[in-house]
Amino acid sequence: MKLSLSDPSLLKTQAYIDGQWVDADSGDTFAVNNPATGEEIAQVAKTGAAETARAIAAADRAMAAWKQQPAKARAQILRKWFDLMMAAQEDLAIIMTAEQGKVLAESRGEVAYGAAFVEWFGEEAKRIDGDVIPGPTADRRIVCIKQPVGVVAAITPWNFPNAMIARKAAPALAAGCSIVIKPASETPLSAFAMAELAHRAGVPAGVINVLAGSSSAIGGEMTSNPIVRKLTFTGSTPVGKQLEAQCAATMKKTSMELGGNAPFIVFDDADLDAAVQGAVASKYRNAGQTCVCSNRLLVQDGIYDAFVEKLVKATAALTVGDGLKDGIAVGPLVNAKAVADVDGLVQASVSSGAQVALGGAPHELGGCFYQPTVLTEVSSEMAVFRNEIFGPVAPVVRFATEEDAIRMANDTEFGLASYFYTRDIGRVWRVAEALEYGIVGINEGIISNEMAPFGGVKESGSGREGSKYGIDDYVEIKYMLMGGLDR
Ligand SMILES: NC(=O)C1=CN([C@@H]2O[C@H](COP(=O)(O)OP(=O)(O)OC[C@H]3O[C@@H](n4cnc5c(N)ncnc54)[C@H](OP(=O)(O)O)[C@@H]3O)[C@@H](O)[C@H]2O)C=CC1
Ligand SMILES: O=C(O)[C@H](O)CS(=O)(=O)O
Repeated sequence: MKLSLSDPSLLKTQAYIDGQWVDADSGDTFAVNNPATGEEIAQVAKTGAAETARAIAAADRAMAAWKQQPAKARAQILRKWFDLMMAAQEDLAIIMTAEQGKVLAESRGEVAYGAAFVEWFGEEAKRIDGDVIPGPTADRRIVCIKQPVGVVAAITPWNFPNAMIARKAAPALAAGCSIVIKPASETPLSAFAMAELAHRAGVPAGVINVLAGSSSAIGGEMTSNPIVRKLTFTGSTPVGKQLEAQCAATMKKTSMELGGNAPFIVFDDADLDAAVQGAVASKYRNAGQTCVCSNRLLVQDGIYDAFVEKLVKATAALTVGDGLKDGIAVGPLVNAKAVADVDGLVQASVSSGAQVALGGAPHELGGCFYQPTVLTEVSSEMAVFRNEIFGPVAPVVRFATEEDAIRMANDTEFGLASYFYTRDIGRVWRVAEALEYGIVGINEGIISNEMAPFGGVKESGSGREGSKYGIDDYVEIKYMLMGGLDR
Protein backbone atom coordinates (compact mmCIF):
# COMPACT_ATOMS: atom_id res chain seq x y z
CA MET A 1 0.00 0.00 0.00
CA LYS A 2 1.50 3.40 -0.98
CA LEU A 3 0.74 6.35 1.28
CA SER A 4 0.16 9.75 -0.33
CA LEU A 5 2.58 11.81 1.77
CA SER A 6 3.85 15.26 0.91
CA ASP A 7 7.11 14.23 2.61
CA PRO A 8 7.64 10.50 1.90
CA SER A 9 10.91 10.59 3.88
CA LEU A 10 8.79 10.56 7.06
CA LEU A 11 7.90 6.93 6.40
CA LYS A 12 10.76 5.20 8.23
CA THR A 13 10.97 1.42 8.68
CA GLN A 14 14.24 0.94 10.53
CA ALA A 15 15.16 1.35 14.19
CA TYR A 16 16.43 4.77 15.27
CA ILE A 17 19.41 4.19 17.57
CA ASP A 18 22.05 6.76 18.55
CA GLY A 19 20.95 9.11 15.79
CA GLN A 20 21.16 6.45 13.05
CA TRP A 21 18.50 4.48 11.14
CA VAL A 22 19.55 0.82 11.33
CA ASP A 23 18.26 -2.62 10.38
CA ALA A 24 17.74 -5.35 12.94
CA ASP A 25 20.94 -7.32 13.68
CA SER A 26 19.21 -10.39 12.27
CA GLY A 27 17.91 -8.57 9.22
CA ASP A 28 14.44 -9.75 10.26
CA THR A 29 11.39 -7.59 9.62
CA PHE A 30 7.67 -7.72 10.42
CA ALA A 31 4.68 -6.41 8.49
CA VAL A 32 2.62 -3.38 9.41
CA ASN A 33 -0.85 -3.68 7.89
CA ASN A 34 -3.77 -1.33 7.34
CA PRO A 35 -6.65 -2.65 9.51
CA ALA A 36 -9.24 -1.10 7.17
CA THR A 37 -8.10 -3.00 4.08
CA GLY A 38 -5.64 -5.64 5.27
CA GLU A 39 -3.02 -4.23 2.90
CA GLU A 40 0.62 -4.26 3.95
CA ILE A 41 2.00 -0.76 4.44
CA ALA A 42 5.62 -1.63 5.23
CA GLN A 43 8.10 -4.16 6.52
CA VAL A 44 9.73 -2.89 9.73
CA ALA A 45 13.02 -3.86 11.39
CA LYS A 46 12.32 -6.55 14.01
CA THR A 47 14.80 -5.78 16.79
CA GLY A 48 15.45 -7.51 20.09
CA ALA A 49 17.52 -7.40 23.27
CA ALA A 50 20.92 -6.65 21.67
CA GLU A 51 19.69 -3.59 19.78
CA THR A 52 17.87 -2.45 22.92
CA ALA A 53 21.03 -2.73 25.00
CA ARG A 54 22.87 -0.59 22.44
CA ALA A 55 20.09 1.99 22.47
CA ILE A 56 20.20 2.16 26.27
CA ALA A 57 23.99 2.61 26.19
CA ALA A 58 23.62 5.37 23.59
CA ALA A 59 20.96 7.06 25.72
CA ASP A 60 23.28 6.88 28.72
CA ARG A 61 26.14 8.49 26.80
CA ALA A 62 23.91 11.18 25.30
CA MET A 63 22.29 12.10 28.60
CA ALA A 64 25.56 13.32 30.10
CA ALA A 65 25.60 16.36 27.78
CA TRP A 66 21.82 16.70 27.40
CA LYS A 67 21.18 17.20 31.11
CA GLN A 68 23.93 19.85 31.20
CA GLN A 69 22.19 21.90 28.53
CA PRO A 70 20.52 25.02 29.97
CA ALA A 71 16.78 24.40 30.38
CA LYS A 72 16.14 27.17 27.88
CA ALA A 73 18.17 25.32 25.26
CA ARG A 74 16.18 22.14 25.79
CA ALA A 75 12.99 24.21 25.67
CA GLN A 76 13.95 25.71 22.31
CA ILE A 77 14.61 22.27 20.79
CA LEU A 78 11.27 20.98 22.10
CA ARG A 79 9.54 24.03 20.64
CA LYS A 80 11.17 23.31 17.27
CA TRP A 81 9.99 19.67 17.51
CA PHE A 82 6.43 20.96 18.19
CA ASP A 83 6.63 23.28 15.18
CA LEU A 84 7.84 20.46 12.90
CA MET A 85 5.15 18.07 14.14
CA MET A 86 2.43 20.62 13.44
CA ALA A 87 3.90 21.43 10.03
CA ALA A 88 3.81 17.68 9.24
CA GLN A 89 0.35 17.19 10.79
CA GLU A 90 -1.31 15.87 7.63
CA ASP A 91 1.46 13.38 6.83
CA LEU A 92 1.58 12.17 10.44
CA ALA A 93 -2.22 11.80 10.42
CA ILE A 94 -2.21 9.78 7.18
CA ILE A 95 0.48 7.46 8.56
CA MET A 96 -1.52 7.04 11.78
CA THR A 97 -4.86 6.29 10.11
CA ALA A 98 -3.18 3.84 7.74
CA GLU A 99 -1.52 1.80 10.50
CA GLN A 100 -4.07 2.19 13.34
CA GLY A 101 -7.39 2.76 11.59
CA LYS A 102 -8.81 5.80 13.39
CA VAL A 103 -10.58 8.24 11.11
CA LEU A 104 -8.39 10.97 9.61
CA ALA A 105 -10.05 13.79 11.56
CA GLU A 106 -9.21 11.98 14.81
CA SER A 107 -5.66 11.35 13.62
CA ARG A 108 -5.21 15.05 12.88
CA GLY A 109 -6.55 15.76 16.34
CA GLU A 110 -4.20 13.26 17.94
CA VAL A 111 -1.16 14.79 16.20
CA ALA A 112 -2.15 18.19 17.60
CA TYR A 113 -2.81 16.59 21.02
CA GLY A 114 0.59 14.90 21.04
CA ALA A 115 2.35 18.06 19.83
CA ALA A 116 0.63 20.00 22.62
CA PHE A 117 2.54 17.90 25.18
CA VAL A 118 5.82 18.78 23.44
CA GLU A 119 4.87 22.47 23.52
CA TRP A 120 3.72 22.27 27.15
CA PHE A 121 6.81 20.52 28.50
CA GLY A 122 9.12 22.73 26.45
CA GLU A 123 7.66 25.53 28.56
CA GLU A 124 7.75 23.51 31.78
CA ALA A 125 11.47 22.76 31.24
CA LYS A 126 12.21 26.30 32.46
CA ARG A 127 10.13 25.87 35.61
CA ILE A 128 11.70 22.83 37.29
CA ASP A 129 12.35 24.81 40.45
CA GLY A 130 13.74 23.76 43.82
CA ASP A 131 13.43 25.10 47.37
CA VAL A 132 15.47 26.88 50.01
CA ILE A 133 14.38 25.54 53.42
CA PRO A 134 15.20 27.21 56.79
CA GLY A 135 17.82 25.15 58.62
CA PRO A 136 17.06 23.18 61.79
CA THR A 137 19.67 25.29 63.64
CA ALA A 138 21.05 28.81 63.21
CA ASP A 139 24.23 27.57 61.52
CA ARG A 140 22.57 25.34 58.91
CA ARG A 141 20.59 25.83 55.70
CA ILE A 142 18.81 23.34 53.39
CA VAL A 143 18.52 23.57 49.62
CA CYS A 144 16.39 21.21 47.48
CA ILE A 145 17.11 20.68 43.81
CA LYS A 146 15.39 18.53 41.16
CA GLN A 147 17.60 16.45 38.86
CA PRO A 148 16.68 14.24 35.89
CA VAL A 149 15.76 10.71 37.00
CA GLY A 150 18.08 9.11 34.42
CA VAL A 151 17.68 7.02 31.26
CA VAL A 152 13.97 6.40 30.61
CA ALA A 153 12.42 3.39 28.85
CA ALA A 154 8.94 3.80 27.37
CA ILE A 155 6.54 1.15 26.10
CA THR A 156 3.50 2.53 24.30
CA PRO A 157 0.19 1.23 22.92
CA TRP A 158 -1.35 1.14 19.46
CA ASN A 159 -4.44 3.20 20.24
CA PHE A 160 -2.69 6.60 20.42
CA PRO A 161 0.55 5.92 18.54
CA ASN A 162 1.65 9.56 18.54
CA ALA A 163 0.25 11.16 21.69
CA MET A 164 1.29 8.39 24.08
CA ILE A 165 4.90 8.81 22.91
CA ALA A 166 4.79 12.60 23.09
CA ARG A 167 3.21 12.41 26.58
CA LYS A 168 6.29 10.51 27.78
CA ALA A 169 9.18 11.78 25.64
CA ALA A 170 8.36 15.47 26.13
CA PRO A 171 8.60 15.57 29.95
CA ALA A 172 11.57 13.20 29.88
CA LEU A 173 13.56 15.46 27.53
CA ALA A 174 12.38 18.60 29.31
CA ALA A 175 13.78 17.23 32.59
CA GLY A 176 17.13 16.41 30.96
CA CYS A 177 16.59 12.67 30.54
CA SER A 178 17.19 10.57 27.46
CA ILE A 179 14.70 7.92 26.34
CA VAL A 180 14.39 4.54 24.58
CA ILE A 181 10.91 3.94 23.15
CA LYS A 182 9.22 0.70 22.07
CA PRO A 183 5.98 1.43 20.19
CA ALA A 184 3.29 -1.21 19.67
CA SER A 185 3.93 -3.65 16.84
CA GLU A 186 0.71 -2.57 15.12
CA THR A 187 1.76 1.09 14.99
CA PRO A 188 5.53 1.69 14.80
CA LEU A 189 5.45 4.02 11.81
CA SER A 190 4.02 6.96 13.75
CA ALA A 191 6.80 6.60 16.31
CA PHE A 192 9.53 6.50 13.69
CA ALA A 193 8.12 9.60 11.99
CA MET A 194 8.19 11.43 15.33
CA ALA A 195 11.82 10.39 15.83
CA GLU A 196 12.72 11.74 12.38
CA LEU A 197 11.14 15.09 13.25
CA ALA A 198 12.94 15.15 16.60
CA HIS A 199 16.20 14.59 14.73
CA ARG A 200 15.38 17.49 12.41
CA ALA A 201 14.52 19.64 15.44
CA GLY A 202 18.03 19.18 16.80
CA VAL A 203 17.47 16.52 19.46
CA PRO A 204 21.03 15.17 19.80
CA ALA A 205 21.90 11.59 18.78
CA GLY A 206 21.08 9.11 21.52
CA VAL A 207 18.66 11.37 23.39
CA ILE A 208 15.71 9.73 21.63
CA ASN A 209 15.87 6.11 20.45
CA VAL A 210 12.97 4.14 18.92
CA LEU A 211 12.92 0.43 18.13
CA ALA A 212 10.18 -2.11 17.45
CA GLY A 213 10.08 -5.89 17.41
CA SER A 214 9.93 -8.59 20.03
CA SER A 215 8.10 -6.96 22.92
CA SER A 216 9.23 -9.55 25.47
CA ALA A 217 12.89 -9.32 24.38
CA ILE A 218 12.93 -5.52 24.19
CA GLY A 219 10.90 -5.18 27.38
CA GLY A 220 13.09 -7.72 29.12
CA GLU A 221 16.20 -5.64 28.40
CA MET A 222 14.45 -2.38 29.33
CA THR A 223 13.24 -3.71 32.68
CA SER A 224 16.45 -5.52 33.66
CA ASN A 225 19.17 -3.17 32.44
CA PRO A 226 20.41 -1.21 35.51
CA ILE A 227 21.19 1.86 33.37
CA VAL A 228 17.44 2.38 32.92
CA ARG A 229 16.18 4.29 35.94
CA LYS A 230 12.56 4.74 34.89
CA LEU A 231 9.98 2.71 32.95
CA THR A 232 6.86 4.45 31.69
CA PHE A 233 4.12 2.23 30.23
CA THR A 234 0.71 2.73 28.68
CA GLY A 235 -1.28 -0.41 27.90
CA SER A 236 -3.20 -3.23 29.47
CA THR A 237 -3.30 -3.83 33.19
CA PRO A 238 -1.99 -7.43 32.95
CA VAL A 239 1.08 -6.31 30.99
CA GLY A 240 1.53 -3.36 33.32
CA LYS A 241 1.60 -5.69 36.33
CA GLN A 242 4.16 -7.91 34.60
CA LEU A 243 6.42 -4.98 33.75
CA GLU A 244 6.10 -3.56 37.26
CA ALA A 245 7.30 -6.91 38.64
CA GLN A 246 10.19 -7.05 36.17
CA CYS A 247 11.33 -3.59 37.25
CA ALA A 248 11.44 -4.50 40.94
CA ALA A 249 14.84 -6.23 40.73
CA THR A 250 16.53 -2.89 39.92
CA MET A 251 14.02 -0.65 41.76
CA LYS A 252 13.20 1.43 38.73
CA LYS A 253 10.73 4.29 39.06
CA THR A 254 7.60 3.41 37.07
CA SER A 255 4.59 5.20 35.61
CA MET A 256 1.65 3.03 34.62
CA GLU A 257 -1.27 4.21 32.45
CA LEU A 258 -3.39 1.08 32.32
CA GLY A 259 -6.88 -0.13 31.53
CA GLY A 260 -10.15 1.55 32.41
CA ASN A 261 -13.85 0.81 32.91
CA ALA A 262 -15.39 4.26 32.84
CA PRO A 263 -18.90 4.81 34.23
CA PHE A 264 -20.99 7.42 32.42
CA ILE A 265 -23.79 8.39 34.82
CA VAL A 266 -26.89 10.28 33.65
CA PHE A 267 -29.15 11.63 36.38
CA ASP A 268 -32.84 12.49 35.89
CA ASP A 269 -32.05 16.22 36.00
CA ALA A 270 -29.37 16.08 33.28
CA ASP A 271 -29.50 18.02 30.03
CA LEU A 272 -30.52 14.94 28.01
CA ASP A 273 -29.28 16.08 24.60
CA ALA A 274 -25.94 17.15 26.09
CA ALA A 275 -25.67 13.79 27.85
CA VAL A 276 -26.33 11.86 24.63
CA GLN A 277 -23.80 14.00 22.76
CA GLY A 278 -21.23 13.44 25.48
CA ALA A 279 -21.92 9.70 25.55
CA VAL A 280 -21.45 9.35 21.79
CA ALA A 281 -18.24 11.43 21.85
CA SER A 282 -16.80 9.50 24.79
CA LYS A 283 -17.93 6.04 23.63
CA TYR A 284 -17.15 5.96 19.90
CA ARG A 285 -13.89 7.96 19.83
CA ASN A 286 -11.24 5.76 18.14
CA ALA A 287 -13.99 3.15 17.57
CA GLY A 288 -14.22 2.79 21.37
CA GLN A 289 -10.52 1.91 21.67
CA THR A 290 -9.42 4.34 24.35
CA CYS A 291 -8.80 3.71 28.03
CA VAL A 292 -11.12 6.63 28.90
CA CYS A 293 -14.09 5.57 26.74
CA SER A 294 -17.36 5.38 28.63
CA ASN A 295 -17.66 1.65 29.25
CA ARG A 296 -20.88 1.50 31.32
CA LEU A 297 -23.72 3.99 30.80
CA LEU A 298 -25.60 4.21 34.11
CA VAL A 299 -28.96 5.94 33.50
CA GLN A 300 -31.50 6.92 36.15
CA ASP A 301 -34.96 5.36 35.83
CA GLY A 302 -36.79 8.62 35.12
CA ILE A 303 -35.01 9.31 31.83
CA TYR A 304 -33.86 5.80 30.91
CA ASP A 305 -36.26 5.25 27.97
CA ALA A 306 -35.78 8.74 26.53
CA PHE A 307 -31.99 8.46 26.83
CA VAL A 308 -31.91 5.02 25.13
CA GLU A 309 -34.11 6.27 22.28
CA LYS A 310 -31.87 9.28 21.65
CA LEU A 311 -28.66 7.25 22.04
CA VAL A 312 -29.82 4.61 19.53
CA LYS A 313 -30.74 7.32 17.03
CA ALA A 314 -27.39 9.10 17.37
CA THR A 315 -25.44 5.83 17.20
CA ALA A 316 -27.33 4.64 14.11
CA ALA A 317 -26.22 7.84 12.35
CA LEU A 318 -22.51 6.96 12.73
CA THR A 319 -20.96 5.95 9.41
CA VAL A 320 -18.51 3.02 9.51
CA GLY A 321 -15.67 2.59 7.03
CA ASP A 322 -12.07 3.25 6.01
CA GLY A 323 -10.81 6.18 8.07
CA LEU A 324 -8.87 7.58 5.10
CA LYS A 325 -12.16 8.27 3.33
CA ASP A 326 -14.29 11.39 3.89
CA GLY A 327 -17.39 11.34 6.06
CA ILE A 328 -16.47 8.29 8.14
CA ALA A 329 -17.16 8.48 11.89
CA VAL A 330 -16.03 5.03 13.06
CA GLY A 331 -13.08 3.15 11.59
CA PRO A 332 -12.03 -0.48 12.04
CA LEU A 333 -10.77 -2.07 15.23
CA VAL A 334 -7.02 -2.52 15.32
CA ASN A 335 -6.99 -6.19 14.31
CA ALA A 336 -9.09 -9.35 13.97
CA LYS A 337 -8.39 -10.39 17.57
CA ALA A 338 -9.90 -7.14 18.80
CA VAL A 339 -13.08 -7.88 16.81
CA ALA A 340 -13.29 -11.36 18.31
CA ASP A 341 -12.68 -10.02 21.83
CA VAL A 342 -15.37 -7.36 21.53
CA ASP A 343 -17.90 -9.73 19.98
CA GLY A 344 -17.17 -12.27 22.69
CA LEU A 345 -18.12 -9.76 25.38
CA VAL A 346 -21.29 -8.79 23.53
CA GLN A 347 -22.48 -12.37 22.93
CA ALA A 348 -21.71 -13.41 26.51
CA SER A 349 -23.76 -10.48 27.81
CA VAL A 350 -26.65 -11.18 25.46
CA SER A 351 -26.61 -14.77 26.66
CA SER A 352 -26.94 -13.38 30.19
CA GLY A 353 -29.99 -11.30 29.31
CA ALA A 354 -28.75 -8.06 27.74
CA GLN A 355 -30.97 -6.77 24.93
CA VAL A 356 -29.55 -5.57 21.58
CA ALA A 357 -31.10 -2.18 20.82
CA LEU A 358 -28.69 -1.61 17.89
CA GLY A 359 -25.88 -3.52 16.18
CA GLY A 360 -24.55 -6.42 18.22
CA ALA A 361 -22.33 -8.17 15.67
CA PRO A 362 -19.30 -7.66 13.37
CA HIS A 363 -20.05 -5.17 10.57
CA GLU A 364 -21.16 -6.30 7.14
CA LEU A 365 -17.99 -4.68 5.76
CA GLY A 366 -16.16 -7.63 7.30
CA GLY A 367 -12.50 -7.53 8.26
CA CYS A 368 -11.84 -5.48 11.40
CA PHE A 369 -15.12 -3.54 11.35
CA TYR A 370 -17.68 -3.84 14.15
CA GLN A 371 -21.20 -2.43 14.26
CA PRO A 372 -21.69 0.50 16.67
CA THR A 373 -23.78 -1.25 19.29
CA VAL A 374 -26.21 -0.32 22.07
CA LEU A 375 -27.10 -2.96 24.66
CA THR A 376 -29.91 -2.36 27.17
CA GLU A 377 -31.09 -4.04 30.38
CA VAL A 378 -27.43 -4.68 31.25
CA SER A 379 -26.66 -5.77 34.81
CA SER A 380 -23.50 -5.63 36.91
CA GLU A 381 -22.73 -9.33 36.56
CA MET A 382 -22.52 -9.19 32.76
CA ALA A 383 -19.24 -9.35 30.81
CA VAL A 384 -19.64 -5.88 29.26
CA PHE A 385 -20.02 -4.39 32.76
CA ARG A 386 -17.07 -6.18 34.30
CA ASN A 387 -14.56 -5.85 31.45
CA GLU A 388 -13.01 -2.99 29.45
CA ILE A 389 -14.73 -3.43 26.08
CA PHE A 390 -12.28 -1.51 23.87
CA GLY A 391 -14.81 -1.39 21.05
CA PRO A 392 -17.88 0.56 19.81
CA VAL A 393 -20.32 -1.01 22.29
CA ALA A 394 -22.48 1.03 24.69
CA PRO A 395 -23.99 -1.01 27.55
CA VAL A 396 -26.85 0.85 29.27
CA VAL A 397 -27.64 0.06 32.91
CA ARG A 398 -30.59 1.30 34.99
CA PHE A 399 -30.26 2.81 38.47
CA ALA A 400 -32.74 4.25 40.95
CA THR A 401 -30.88 6.44 43.45
CA GLU A 402 -27.70 8.52 43.61
CA GLU A 403 -26.31 6.00 46.10
CA ASP A 404 -27.00 3.14 43.64
CA ALA A 405 -25.16 5.03 40.88
CA ILE A 406 -22.08 5.64 43.01
CA ARG A 407 -22.00 2.06 44.24
CA MET A 408 -22.25 0.63 40.69
CA ALA A 409 -19.77 3.15 39.31
CA ASN A 410 -17.17 2.16 41.91
CA ASP A 411 -17.87 -1.58 41.54
CA THR A 412 -14.70 -2.27 39.48
CA GLU A 413 -10.98 -2.80 40.02
CA PHE A 414 -10.32 0.07 37.62
CA GLY A 415 -10.20 3.78 38.43
CA LEU A 416 -9.16 5.88 35.45
CA ALA A 417 -11.93 8.07 33.95
CA SER A 418 -15.55 8.60 35.01
CA TYR A 419 -18.32 10.91 33.82
CA PHE A 420 -21.67 12.18 35.04
CA TYR A 421 -24.36 14.59 33.92
CA THR A 422 -26.47 16.61 36.34
CA ARG A 423 -27.41 20.24 36.86
CA ASP A 424 -27.60 20.01 40.64
CA ILE A 425 -24.55 21.70 42.18
CA GLY A 426 -24.81 19.78 45.43
CA ARG A 427 -24.90 16.50 43.51
CA VAL A 428 -21.87 17.60 41.46
CA TRP A 429 -19.75 17.80 44.62
CA ARG A 430 -21.20 14.72 46.34
CA VAL A 431 -20.78 12.45 43.33
CA ALA A 432 -17.42 13.83 42.12
CA GLU A 433 -15.89 13.31 45.57
CA ALA A 434 -17.38 9.82 45.95
CA LEU A 435 -16.17 8.45 42.61
CA GLU A 436 -12.95 6.36 42.95
CA TYR A 437 -11.28 7.60 39.78
CA GLY A 438 -8.36 9.77 38.75
CA ILE A 439 -10.46 11.73 36.28
CA VAL A 440 -14.08 12.96 36.53
CA GLY A 441 -15.84 14.53 33.53
CA ILE A 442 -18.83 16.60 34.66
CA ASN A 443 -21.32 17.42 31.88
CA GLU A 444 -18.48 16.68 29.44
CA GLY A 445 -17.53 13.52 27.52
CA ILE A 446 -14.08 14.52 26.24
CA ILE A 447 -11.69 15.27 29.07
CA SER A 448 -8.12 14.84 27.77
CA ASN A 449 -5.74 17.76 27.35
CA GLU A 450 -2.07 18.53 28.06
CA MET A 451 -2.84 20.89 30.95
CA ALA A 452 -4.56 18.29 33.15
CA PRO A 453 -2.89 15.54 35.26
CA PHE A 454 -3.99 12.40 33.38
CA GLY A 455 -3.86 9.15 35.34
CA GLY A 456 -5.76 6.60 37.37
CA VAL A 457 -6.08 4.87 40.73
CA LYS A 458 -6.58 1.26 41.77
CA GLU A 459 -5.64 -1.11 38.88
CA SER A 460 -5.67 1.71 36.31
CA GLY A 461 -2.12 2.52 37.27
CA SER A 462 0.07 5.13 38.89
CA GLY A 463 1.65 8.47 38.07
CA ARG A 464 0.27 11.45 36.18
CA GLU A 465 0.97 12.61 32.61
CA GLY A 466 0.53 16.20 31.45
CA SER A 467 -0.01 19.31 33.60
CA LYS A 468 2.51 20.86 36.00
CA TYR A 469 2.51 17.50 37.82
CA GLY A 470 3.71 15.59 34.77
CA ILE A 471 7.35 16.57 35.20
CA ASP A 472 7.46 15.01 38.70
CA ASP A 473 7.75 11.49 37.27
CA TYR A 474 10.99 12.42 35.50
CA VAL A 475 12.94 14.11 38.27
CA GLU A 476 14.52 13.07 41.55
CA ILE A 477 14.53 15.48 44.51
CA LYS A 478 17.89 15.95 46.25
CA TYR A 479 18.49 18.09 49.30
CA MET A 480 21.77 19.59 50.43
CA LEU A 481 22.26 20.64 54.03
CA MET A 482 25.00 23.23 54.62
CA GLY A 483 26.42 23.57 58.11
CA GLY A 484 28.98 25.70 59.90
CA LEU A 485 27.50 28.87 58.46
CA ASP A 486 27.95 30.75 61.76
CA ARG A 487 31.78 30.88 61.51
N1 LIG B 1 -4.65 2.61 29.38
C1 LIG B 1 -4.41 2.80 28.11
O1 LIG B 1 -4.11 3.92 27.68
C2 LIG B 1 -4.45 1.65 27.16
C3 LIG B 1 -4.94 0.43 27.57
N2 LIG B 1 -4.93 -0.63 26.71
C4 LIG B 1 -5.40 -1.90 27.19
O2 LIG B 1 -4.61 -2.95 26.57
C5 LIG B 1 -5.47 -3.86 25.94
C6 LIG B 1 -4.91 -4.40 24.68
O3 LIG B 1 -4.24 -3.37 24.00
P1 LIG B 1 -2.77 -3.67 23.65
O4 LIG B 1 -2.09 -2.60 22.91
O5 LIG B 1 -2.71 -5.08 23.08
O6 LIG B 1 -2.14 -3.63 25.12
P2 LIG B 1 -0.88 -4.41 25.57
O7 LIG B 1 -0.73 -4.10 26.99
O8 LIG B 1 -0.92 -5.83 25.15
O9 LIG B 1 0.32 -3.72 24.72
C7 LIG B 1 0.71 -2.41 25.02
C8 LIG B 1 2.21 -2.32 24.74
O10 LIG B 1 2.89 -3.24 25.57
C9 LIG B 1 3.72 -4.09 24.78
N3 LIG B 1 3.84 -5.38 25.43
C10 LIG B 1 2.95 -6.38 25.47
N4 LIG B 1 3.45 -7.41 26.19
C11 LIG B 1 4.70 -7.03 26.61
C12 LIG B 1 5.73 -7.64 27.37
N5 LIG B 1 5.59 -8.87 27.88
N6 LIG B 1 6.89 -6.95 27.58
C13 LIG B 1 7.05 -5.72 27.07
N7 LIG B 1 6.10 -5.08 26.33
C14 LIG B 1 4.94 -5.74 26.11
C15 LIG B 1 3.02 -4.13 23.44
O11 LIG B 1 3.93 -4.55 22.45
P3 LIG B 1 3.35 -5.39 21.19
O12 LIG B 1 2.50 -4.47 20.44
O13 LIG B 1 4.58 -5.78 20.44
O14 LIG B 1 2.60 -6.54 21.75
C16 LIG B 1 2.59 -2.69 23.30
O15 LIG B 1 3.68 -1.90 22.88
C17 LIG B 1 -6.74 -3.06 25.69
O16 LIG B 1 -7.83 -3.96 25.66
C18 LIG B 1 -6.80 -2.15 26.88
O17 LIG B 1 -7.31 -2.86 27.98
C19 LIG B 1 -4.43 -0.55 25.45
C20 LIG B 1 -3.97 0.66 25.00
C21 LIG B 1 -3.98 1.86 25.81
O1 LIG C 1 -4.59 5.51 25.92
C1 LIG C 1 -5.61 6.16 25.87
O2 LIG C 1 -6.71 5.69 25.73
C2 LIG C 1 -5.42 7.65 25.98
O3 LIG C 1 -4.65 7.92 27.12
C3 LIG C 1 -6.75 8.34 26.08
S1 LIG C 1 -6.58 10.02 25.83
O4 LIG C 1 -5.54 10.56 26.73
O5 LIG C 1 -6.20 10.24 24.43
O6 LIG C 1 -7.91 10.55 26.15
